[in-house]
Amino acid sequence: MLERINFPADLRRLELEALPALCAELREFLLDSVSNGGGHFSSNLGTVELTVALHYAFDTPQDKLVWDVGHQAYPHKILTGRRDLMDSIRQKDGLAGFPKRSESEYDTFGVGHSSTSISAALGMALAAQQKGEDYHSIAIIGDGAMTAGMAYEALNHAGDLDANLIVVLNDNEMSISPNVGALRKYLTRLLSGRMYSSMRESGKKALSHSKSLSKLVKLTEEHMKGMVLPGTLFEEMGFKYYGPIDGHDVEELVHVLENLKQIKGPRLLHILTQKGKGYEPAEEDPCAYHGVTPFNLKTGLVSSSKKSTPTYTQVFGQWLCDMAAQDKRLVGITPAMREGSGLVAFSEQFPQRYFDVGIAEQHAVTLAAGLACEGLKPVVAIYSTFLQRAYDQLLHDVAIQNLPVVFAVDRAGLVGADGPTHSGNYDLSFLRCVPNMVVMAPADENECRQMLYTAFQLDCPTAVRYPRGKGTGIEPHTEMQAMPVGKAVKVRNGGNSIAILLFGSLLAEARAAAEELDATLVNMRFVKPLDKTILRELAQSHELLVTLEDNAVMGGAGSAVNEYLHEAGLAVEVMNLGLPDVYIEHAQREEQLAACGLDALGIVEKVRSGYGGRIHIGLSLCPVPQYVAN
Ligand SMILES: Cc1ncc(C[n+]2csc(CCOP(=O)(O)OP(=O)(O)O)c2C)c(N)n1
Ligand SMILES: CC(=O)[C@@H](O)[C@H](O)COP(=O)(O)O
Ligand SMILES: [Mg+2]
Repeated sequence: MLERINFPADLRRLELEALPALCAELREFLLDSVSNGGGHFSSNLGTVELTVALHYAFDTPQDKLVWDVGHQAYPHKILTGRRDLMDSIRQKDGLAGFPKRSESEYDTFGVGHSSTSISAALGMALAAQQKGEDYHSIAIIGDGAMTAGMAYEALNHAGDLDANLIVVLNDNEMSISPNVGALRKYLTRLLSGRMYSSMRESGKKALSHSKSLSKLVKLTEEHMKGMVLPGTLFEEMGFKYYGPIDGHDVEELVHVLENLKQIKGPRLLHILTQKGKGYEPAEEDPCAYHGVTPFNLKTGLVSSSKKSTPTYTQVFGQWLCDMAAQDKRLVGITPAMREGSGLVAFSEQFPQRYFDVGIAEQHAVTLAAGLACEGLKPVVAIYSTFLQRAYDQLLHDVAIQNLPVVFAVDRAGLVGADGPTHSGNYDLSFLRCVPNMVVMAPADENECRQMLYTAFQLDCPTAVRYPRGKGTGIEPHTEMQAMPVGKAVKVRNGGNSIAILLFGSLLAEARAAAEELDATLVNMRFVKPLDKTILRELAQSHELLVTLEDNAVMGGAGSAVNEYLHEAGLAVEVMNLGLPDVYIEHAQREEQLAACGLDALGIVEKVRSGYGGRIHIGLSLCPVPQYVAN
């Protein structure tokens, strides 16, 4: 059946009774495609019935479905003309891993970061009013995403308006890891026991008798009244609350959605689903299957990688445990990224000093500020892209008060398959302009550990930013030693034409390029404060300084070098290599780097083409090296 569904209009031609079989096929398709190609898994298995029901009940794309985060929108992609492209998802030139407006008219809003759906859908609902149109706007948001302040800002606004807005709360009692917070407990109470099952029964009875339109509307009203729980949080906020209902009963979902369409104003439908539904290993451990690399569907095993050197994330996780054992003042904070940020061991070894605050980056940072005010030493483990959410808190609550908070900024630079929404390309630019901050970028795993230790010793806000995945492959030293702040280290002495100033993780690429160009290579280590002494020395002894970073060139570490050279009146040619002023589409990280000319070959070519005729460049006796991925 699935083969005949190219667009939702085909789906809407099916009998209602055919939908369960279609859902089974869709789930099979998903199992096959994600186990082969990798991607987000558990959440998509949980939204199969919901997706079918939404496209069946609503007139998409005229009616607007707005998916929150978008990691659960694979069934939506499959039903909206992209089924045959699913094996390309998250790969270079393939489908994006999240809804994307440029990809399909059914993707009404670009996503990747969480908790934006209610605001965006409300915007669309208000636009309908302004334009005199009457389409529906439906936000589909998970219980994890509902832990973010933004969701409540939107509810607060919407509940005060008469907008044609439906919010579907897809509650699977999981964020990536088990969901946290008082709201989780509240939702569990709503889902619990008799209340849920008795409403399901009454709902089914009322809806199964709905025949004529007038009868349907009457029954709908009666039934919906029965489903409303007066006094729920959502009711208090001006929403009509319906549910909870079983989010895997596709026919019931269609009935309820059809009926919800007849009602006016802000409505919230609470559905209960299971993350990983239909694949036993994922049902048992939805967290392990949240996002997967290709794996064997029969055994559930993910193919193991060749080398077992630690990732930067693991280096951080180990350091955090070691540091916590040494210093009781250390507390660790994550905004809902326990696994991704490498905090599992810490959470188990130091449960009293571990805080998962939910998807609440802003709160995470101000919480850290409060803890630091009282003499504790908070470490905020956060992805670069999600730290963007908490910029004001970092500046206003931490940095102005010069509080010693350590920001362990993971996924800095290009991140590969998640694409532009998740790239950490801007942190050096937005951190280095904040007074009081010390900003470090390790070139290898050991340096990462030593920098974290250094950061922890300092009495000011600090950031250590490191990339996704593995680095050079070296094992960090067990001992920890504070590094001299603002001091660079020379890696290679070259001829006196070119000096490459490396900021961060592109050490292998920089080394290979330096060999090829016979360039001096300096690992700058600190983006702030800069090692001005070495900059002066290099500017006076070399013809060309090449700055290299996996951050946006605009405002990044290279810009810091330019500012200093200008201020010091040092006349030397400078070439800034880093990420261009465009969004880099999803691909493997190595492919993205190559596309930006930040692999060894690209660096050499840029230097040669930019300065080949103007300065003396070291003669190469060997061919330009190809970049070899770790
Ligand atoms: C602002 C932001 N912080 C963190 C994340 C990482 N993240 C992606 S999905 C997710 C969990 C979302 O939980 P929920 O909304 O319940 O959806 P489910 O995974 O259960 O389907 C998190 C924390 C994100 N995408 N955006
Ligand atoms: C959707 C989302 O935001 C996360 O699931 C993210 O994709 C995780 O990224 P990592 O795989 O880098 O941890
Ligand atoms: Mg959830």
